[in-house]
This record gives sequence, C-alpha cells and structure tokens, in this order.
Amino acid sequence: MENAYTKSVFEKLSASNAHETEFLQAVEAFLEAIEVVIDEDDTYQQHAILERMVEPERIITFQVPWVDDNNQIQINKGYRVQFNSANGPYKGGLRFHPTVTQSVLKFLAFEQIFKNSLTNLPIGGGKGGSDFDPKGRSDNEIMRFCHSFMLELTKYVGSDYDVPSGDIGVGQRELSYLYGTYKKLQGPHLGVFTGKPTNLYGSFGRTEATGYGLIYFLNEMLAVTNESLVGKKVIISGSGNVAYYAAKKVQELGGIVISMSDSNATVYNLAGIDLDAIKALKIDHSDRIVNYQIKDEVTKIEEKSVWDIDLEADIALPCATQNEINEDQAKRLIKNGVKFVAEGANMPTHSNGIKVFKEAAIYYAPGKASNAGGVAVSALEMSQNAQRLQWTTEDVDRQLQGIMKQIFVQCQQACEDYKLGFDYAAGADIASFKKVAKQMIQLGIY
Ligand SMILES: NC(=O)C1=CN([C@@H]2O[C@H](COP(=O)(O)OP(=O)(O)OC[C@H]3O[C@@H](n4cnc5c(N)ncnc54)[C@H](OP(=O)(O)O)[C@@H]3O)[C@@H](O)[C@H]2O)C=CC1
Ligand SMILES: O=C(O)CCC(=O)C(=O)O
Repeated sequence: MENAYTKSVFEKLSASNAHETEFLQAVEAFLEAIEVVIDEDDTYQQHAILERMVEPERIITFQVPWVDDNNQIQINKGYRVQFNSANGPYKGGLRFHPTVTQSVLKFLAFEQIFKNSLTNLPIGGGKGGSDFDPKGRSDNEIMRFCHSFMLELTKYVGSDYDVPSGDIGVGQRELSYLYGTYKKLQGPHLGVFTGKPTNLYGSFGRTEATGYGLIYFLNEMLAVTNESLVGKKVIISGSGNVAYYAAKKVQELGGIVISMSDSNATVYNLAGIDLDAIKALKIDHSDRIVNYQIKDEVTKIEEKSVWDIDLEADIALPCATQNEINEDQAKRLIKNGVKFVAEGANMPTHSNGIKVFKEAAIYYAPGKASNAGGVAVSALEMSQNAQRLQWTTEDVDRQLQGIMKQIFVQCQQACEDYKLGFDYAAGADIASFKKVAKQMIQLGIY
C-alpha cells in the first residue's frame, strides 16, 4: 500500500484485529485496489469513509445450546455480522461449518457489501452462521439446532432490516427450519429469509442462481477474446450448491467438466465426469466423492485437493471455500494451460495466488463480482415476497443474465476509467467502493 490514508487505516485495523487473518486479507486486497480512487480525491478522507467502512455497524454473538440424539447437551457459537447498511437492509447468507469464526464471517460480510452494491439492487452487507458441523447429524438434530439458533437470531432480523439466506452447510432444509421458528415467534413474514423452497414462496431459480450467474459472468469474459465454452475443459472444485449448478451450466453450454471435489477427495476424467452421479451423491444425499462409482478406466479419484493434481484445462472455477488456491497451486494452473479463472466461492484464491494470475495475464474474475448471482436472485425473492407474487423460472433467469452482464460492464468500465486493462478484481472493488462511499456521504455521520 502506498497511499498514506489507506496505509494508516490498514495499520490501525491490523493492530486492533491482529488475529482476524481472513478479515485483514480481504480488507488489504480491497484497500490496495481502491488506492487509485483515494489518490485522486481527498473527500473520502474528509468523511473518514475508510475508517467507517472497515468497521462493522454491529456484530451479534450468542450461545446456541441444543440437545443431540443421545440426550447430550451441545453448545455452539452463533453470529450475525451486520456490516454496512448504506445500500439497504443487511443481506447475506448463514454458514454452518466447524471452521466458522468471527474473522471468517467478518471477511464474508465485508465482501458482501461490495458484491451487493454491484447487483444494483437495494441490499446492504451482512453474514452470519455458527461453528456447528451438520455433517453426520440427524434431521432432528439439525432441526433442534436451527430452532435454538433462531430463538436468539429472531431478535435481530426482519424482512426490511436483515434478511439472511444460505451458504456452506445451510440449504433449503435449514432455511425452512429457521423460518419455521421465526414464524412461530414473529408471524409469517415471508421475506425474512431468502433461498426458501419454492412451495414456501422462495424464488424459482434461486437454488441455481450462484452457479448459473458465475457462468454468465464467465461468458462475458470469454466474449472479450471472442471465445465460448464450447469444447473448453473446466476444472471445478467443490460439489455443493454453487459447484453443481455451475457444472450443469458449463455442460449445457458445451463445456467439459473434468473434475469436482469435496473436502476429502477429487474425481477427474479429461473426457468429462458424470454430473448425475455427482448430484445423486452430493446434492440428493450428504455422501462423499470417494464413493463416486467409477464405470470406466479413465476416471480417477484421489484423496487430495483438485488444485494439487496436474490437469490440463482451459478454465478453473473454484467453488468450495476461502483460500483453497495458494501460490504454488495457482502456478500449477498456469503451467497446465488455464487461461480463465472465475470464482464461485468467496475469496477462494489467496492473495499470492491472485498475484500469480495477474503476472501471467490470465482473465481472473473475483468472487464478489462473479458469484453475485445468488444474492441478486435473493434480492428478487425479497421483491416477490413483498409483492405477494412468484415469478417464473424463465423470468428470473432472464433478469439474472441481465444483472450479471451489468456487473461485468461495471468492472470493465472501472478498468477503462483507471487504465487497468482487464484487472476485473480491481474494477469490481473500485466500482462498488465509489457507489457505497457516495451513499455513506449522502447519509451523513451518526
Ligand atoms: N450458496 C450460495 O448462494 C453462495 C455461495 N457462495 C460461496 O460458494 C462457496 C460454496 O458454497 P455452497 O456451494 O453454497 O456450499 P455447500 O455447502 O453447498 O458446498 C460446499 C462445497 O465445498 C466443499 N468444501 C467445503 N469446505 C471445504 C474445504 N475446506 N476444502 C475442500 N472443499 C470444501 C464441500 O465439501 P464437503 O461436502 O466435504 O463439505 C462442498 O462440496 C462458499 O465459499 C460460499 O460462501 C457464494 C455466493 C452465494
Ligand atoms: O443470498 C444471499 O442472501 C446470500 C448469498 C451469499 O451468502 C453470498 O453471496 O455469499
């Protein structure tokens, strides 16, 4: 960092949040990207915009006690980070995973501020969750956990105030239990959660939206070089919601999905893997990739990360979790011919890995732009719930395509304005920073 203002904000933040490594990583990358804007205009410093932007408006932490199937009392930590509401009600998912900490949720909520702004829909930045591990838990245990979590969180959310949705470990089943508890306590305010099943008035197309949106964004990048997905070999990490629907759309548009993974193993085949088998294993049941049924001699399963396997490919789509690609793994991708990386997960590439992509001058789409389709359709779900209407899948998908295109255009425009080539990561940060900063200035200091 070179600008005195950004540098001093980051130094103070690092001193007061020394152990929050993921959060500091996200803020550092963001501040580096927007320095060109800070350099040209001291209004931001006069209004202390950066100091206010890096401090959450509110963090709620609470105890989640529940009883397991063996009648043992279990205690987990619950959180909601309400980071910034300049652009509207706090909006962002809930994550249930043993790796959840305040630092992880702060980085996710911070990124969400700018992602949500890029959608051009009125939603502020938030995120929440728990260190609860749903793996191996019975349906009744999940329901009891959700009930206890929501008894507390109910006090802090509302359809015009803070609207959670899903993320890792939280899908339609969990969202239904959470909404059921909220409804019992506060009444049937449909819009307090998004990502609900469609028969509970979730939006058609929300389940698919993050993965499909990722591919719509990727298509915009491919179009810059007059290319398309047809015949392209695509590495995908993860096999959850985002990964699976991204894979489906790649296949629909003529690409070849050569790998998918989970936290234990990777399945790969240069001629393409069987997405129906992935769906049966990982979407319909909480099974493991190691149990993928191999029906030919070329499919392989290895108990390691996909980023540690040498696979010749054109495109990489990290769709599992944060910091899954380090510097060496990024170098392996470049060596194996990858020319496009688009992030389905949030911050899946470590800063050193991003540096490798930039030096290799490949096309790189940052998660806060390329995975914004999910939250965008969540915002459409809020609109539908408020209007007491339910739009068709086709209508939602058409709007999603338009939103992803607009996000790409904003990134591209900022790159043009600041002569950044195709550094879409910087473009996304600059475009969204300017919008949120303007709103904060308009709203005054309070
Ligand atoms: N759902 C959404 O709408 C959105 C999600 N995202 C982001 O996308 C990513 C995936 O979320 P989502 O698909 O919803 O979550 P899911 O819970 O549906 O799937 C997560 C997938 O990632 C794998 N995974 C999790 N942790 C690790 C790890 N440490 N190493 C390797 N694999 C891992 C899981 O494997 P396993 O089965 O072994 O746990 C699983 O395959 C997250 O970063 C999330 O924040 C971003 C925007 C919207
Ligand atoms: O749909 C939402 O509200 C949240 C999506 C989300 O958590 C994300 O974009 O990372």
